[in-house]
Amino acid sequence: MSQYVVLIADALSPHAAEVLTRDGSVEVRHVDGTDRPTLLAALAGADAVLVRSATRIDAEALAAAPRLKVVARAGVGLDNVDVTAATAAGVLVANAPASNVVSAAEHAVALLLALARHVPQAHAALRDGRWARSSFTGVELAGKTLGVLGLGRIGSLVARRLAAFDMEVIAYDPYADEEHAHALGVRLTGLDELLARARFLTVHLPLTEGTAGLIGSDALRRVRPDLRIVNAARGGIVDEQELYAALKEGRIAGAALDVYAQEPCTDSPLFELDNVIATPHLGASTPEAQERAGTQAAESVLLALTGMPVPEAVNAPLVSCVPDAVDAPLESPVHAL
Ligand SMILES: NC(=O)C1=CN([C@@H]2O[C@H](COP(=O)(O)OP(=O)(O)OC[C@H]3O[C@@H](n4cnc5c(N)ncnc54)[C@H](O)[C@@H]3O)[C@@H](O)[C@H]2O)C=CC1
Ligand SMILES: O=C(O)CCC(=O)C(=O)O
Repeated sequence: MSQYVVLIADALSPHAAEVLTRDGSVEVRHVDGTDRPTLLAALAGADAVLVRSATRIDAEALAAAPRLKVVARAGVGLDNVDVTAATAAGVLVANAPASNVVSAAEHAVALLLALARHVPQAHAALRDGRWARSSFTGVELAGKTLGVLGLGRIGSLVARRLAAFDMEVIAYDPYADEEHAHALGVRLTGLDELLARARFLTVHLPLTEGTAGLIGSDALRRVRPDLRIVNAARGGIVDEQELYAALKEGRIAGAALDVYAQEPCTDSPLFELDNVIATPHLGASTPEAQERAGTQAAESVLLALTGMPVPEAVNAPLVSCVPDAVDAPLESPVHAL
């Protein structure tokens, strides 16, 4: 008989369950974590729970889980887990901090290019039978200033990729290391300069009390009218109502969004604007990222439950695609106890 019950509450790569059941000590139960009554009932008998971004592990969920020892997030952002409440309850929280960063960075770059050249709008017009070349004149990236908000793992990967498009890259991140920025060809600036100068702004911050609404009414009045904004970090960092107003009034030129204050989000006034392009939180949606995220989250659960060491091989493929400079200054996967 298995010693531990582990819930998989969001759709994860099958590798997660494979890793968990490797030594026979774990019984895996799949539940729909967005169905609250089902989640709360399942948590009653769970030793661990693995989530992606849809399932909320808040104080109520933790109170329903007397046996819970670990919450593992198969990805980066921990805004759907109440880390403070978990810590108070003696529950360990782990994430997989480098698992999906390459995919997320590539998606941000894809959005930025699509925004610059109106790719989704032109595609839609052509499918409607309109050869509307003059409607879709774009802008070049070369020579333009890119402002990166948050020069952590993803911001650094995006900066490096867009520097290769001959953009001038500046970044605002009060915690970033000068040498790290310099090695990427990025100049660190204050927020005021970044807002005043950027032609493109890409957001790579965690959602915290300090970053919620950072790009709001005040910031959006200090930018150039030809600014294009990409947010593939978290909804709520860019205030959606203020963004709508800025776009509608022509105070900025366009926006590309992957994330929303409320998700799922299928009905936003922003989706009615011609200069907005949008994807449904797809930054980490590649098999490569999901395999790494599921595997690393499962390894953290096993480590926490059984003390079984994490094999080197699990981390090896990722380290080879994330530059050392990006990997170095960041926290360990096990976030809190
Ligand atoms: N769209 C998607 O599918 C994905 C979205 N994400 C989001 O991207 C965010 C960033 O991810 P990583 O780069 O891996 O995180 P990270 O922790 O490596 O980098 C975040 C950076 O933001 C900086 N920062 C924090 N507060 C700041 C502030 N007030 N002003 C300026 N800089 C500040 C930190 O110093 C750090 O360098 C995650 O928190 C997550 O919410 C992550 C993965 C996939
Ligand atoms: O699991 C996902 O698709 C969400 C990825 C994400 O936003 C994150 O890792 O922070």
